[in-house]
Amino acid sequence: MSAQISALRAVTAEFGSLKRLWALCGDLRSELRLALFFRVLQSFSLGLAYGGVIQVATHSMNGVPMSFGWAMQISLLMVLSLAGQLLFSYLSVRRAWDASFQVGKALRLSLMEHLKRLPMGFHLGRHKGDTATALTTDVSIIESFLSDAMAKIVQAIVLPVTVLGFIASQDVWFALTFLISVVTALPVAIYIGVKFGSIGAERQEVQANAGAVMIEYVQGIRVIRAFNQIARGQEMFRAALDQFRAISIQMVLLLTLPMLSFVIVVMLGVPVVAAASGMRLDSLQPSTLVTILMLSFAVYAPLINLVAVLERIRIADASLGRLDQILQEKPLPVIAGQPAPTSSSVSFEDVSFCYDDGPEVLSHVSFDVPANSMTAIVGPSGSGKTTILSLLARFWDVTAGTVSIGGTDLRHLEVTQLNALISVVFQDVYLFSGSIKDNIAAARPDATQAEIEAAARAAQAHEFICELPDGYDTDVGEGGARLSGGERQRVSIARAILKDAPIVLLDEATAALDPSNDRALQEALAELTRNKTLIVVAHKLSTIEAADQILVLEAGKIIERGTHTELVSQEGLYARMNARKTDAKNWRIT
Ligand SMILES: Nc1ncnc2c1ncn2[C@@H]1O[C@H](COP(=O)(O)OP(=O)(O)OP(=O)(O)O)[C@@H](O)[C@H]1O
Repeated sequence: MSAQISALRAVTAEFGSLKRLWALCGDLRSELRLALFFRVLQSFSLGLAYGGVIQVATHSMNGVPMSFGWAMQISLLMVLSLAGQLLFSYLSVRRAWDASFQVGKALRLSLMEHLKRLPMGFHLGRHKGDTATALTTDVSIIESFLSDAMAKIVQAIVLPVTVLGFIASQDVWFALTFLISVVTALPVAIYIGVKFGSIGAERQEVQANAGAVMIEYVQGIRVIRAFNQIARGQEMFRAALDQFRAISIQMVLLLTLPMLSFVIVVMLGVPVVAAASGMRLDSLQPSTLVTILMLSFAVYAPLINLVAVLERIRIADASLGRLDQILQEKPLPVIAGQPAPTSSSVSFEDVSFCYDDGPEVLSHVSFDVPANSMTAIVGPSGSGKTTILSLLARFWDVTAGTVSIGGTDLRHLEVTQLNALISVVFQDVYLFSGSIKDNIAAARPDATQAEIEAAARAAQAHEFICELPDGYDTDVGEGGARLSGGERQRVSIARAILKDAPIVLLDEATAALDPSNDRALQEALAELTRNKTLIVVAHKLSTIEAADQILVLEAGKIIERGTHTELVSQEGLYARMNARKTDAKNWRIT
């Protein structure tokens, strides 16, 4: 009984998966329906060819003389069959591929849109390769299911049903005999479908994991080489591939026997029909028997294929499940309908924050940054300086308190609205693979060449760009790998200058640059932050001294605040550090 229940569950699950995948297509379902209809017509066209062959066979067996006209009819039938197959196959494939790639595109775009709205914690808590695999492999699997597998399933069902209907019209007894072998084989088919489905989905998961390991290996190649970890990286990749190979072999071994049993049970219909016909030799036309035996292959071949295609429902559903996991992550909420910011001032009111379930890293932090002023944040490593910038960029939401820009709580701003208000220049600059020009224009794709060059000049980047082999069209490589650290930073500053947002968040580089690079960088920053509200995590005393307000942070709390002169006269941590003229990055509480 439990076997029947699990078989029933498997069939229901299969239908559930199909329904989910079908629902995903939304408005494109009518296109896919049409594609499937053309596929049915293609099957009927193939049926015409069968009809032609049967006519020839029965004619010759019944000893009917073959005339030229009759031969022409048969050849016309064949031509029609071929033309129909080609035409309907073309129409079906075109529509199915077009619709499925549109579904894939819409899926990728909505995933990208969703990923953009998720807190940074989601991205940091996940392998980069997993997200990349979801956007590439998983969506491709769904695309190929909709464009190809679904049509095969329809064909594998329509063709045998039509042929069985035809056989029934000739001889109900034979049709029932065929049906018996099909129905007997059904439990085996369901068993194979379930096994195929679950191992197939598991195999897909392992394959995705191998892909993710490979992406991380390639992305981290610099660190891997620098720290002599090539063997370890390769070992991880090899282990993932071994796992993939093992599960693929397990799948074949586990399913060979049931698959063979299925084929044997289904094909048993032929000898059974032959035996059944033996009992009715007196009342049976030999031509009918030949027709039916020939048609039997049109019933069985698609059924045997169906079992292999069924596996793809589960695999596509598993891919959909992985995409669902991302789509079900809650994005940072936006409370709409609030007034837009009135200025570029920034305010932290009694802000406390912890990363996920970790300890509190900011505790009751309050400060105001008037519009067009400069605030420097200093403090020992790990005191929470970068976290303040991250909260302002709304990579995370505060645990308690409010962060606002121009009087509007950040939680009332749409992502695009907030992005237009702030430029972020972090230490670890990321450039997209593509030309320098595209990278600078990323913030404003409509910028002219002259505007891009003006931004690069202001960022002290024009000169080095002109010396590159293709100037502004030089490919920077993934992440900007073909540029030096200082050059990358100046390109990212040019990008921010072109964006011209009223608030600039700057995480000053701690790494020492060579003097000419450092001077160029300081000049670029001066240009970027002119007439802007600037909040800088400062490491250099020159930057700190120029600030309108300095916040000294220790263990997530602001322990001192004021101008350089005021803080020096307070004789606290800042004054002590300043007296030693230590670079802020080396500050330690003693
Ligand atoms: N994504 C994260 N998840 C969990 N904890 C984090 C995360 N980022 C930072 N932290 C923790 O929060 C605390 C503050 O980190 P933060 O990067 O803001 O300090 P910082 O003052 O900028 O340090 P540094 O000067 O070394 O860059 C540290 O204890 C750090 O370990």
